[in-house]
Amino acid sequence: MDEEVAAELRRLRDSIDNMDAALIHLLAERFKITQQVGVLKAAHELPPADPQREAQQIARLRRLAEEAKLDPEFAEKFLNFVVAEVVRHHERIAAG
Ligand SMILES: C=C(O[C@@H]1C=C(C(=O)O)C=C[C@H]1O)C(=O)O
Repeated sequence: MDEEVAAELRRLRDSIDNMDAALIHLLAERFKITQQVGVLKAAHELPPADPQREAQQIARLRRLAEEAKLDPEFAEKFLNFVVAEVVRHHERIAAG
């Protein structure tokens, strides 16, 4: 590979690695908070999932994605993927 191309690829991949690290840290913080929500819900016998809240989040994230020029379908799929995992955690907390 041409040395200039290799240097540019390395530079771009360094940025990707930084952003991936930021995403992991953000997700870890999000899960710490959703765990607290799960404990609160279990203590008050509230259901693990809240479809109304999820619908609001999807509508909001789709709007934000469009503004950011990110595919809103992707944003919705990503949120659903994360929320499904959160709800699994909440079910486990509620089961004790
Ligand atoms: C975290 C909550 O529990 C669930 C998970 C959500 C999420 O990860 O954002 C949203 C709604 C709920 O289905 C909540 O009710 O706020």
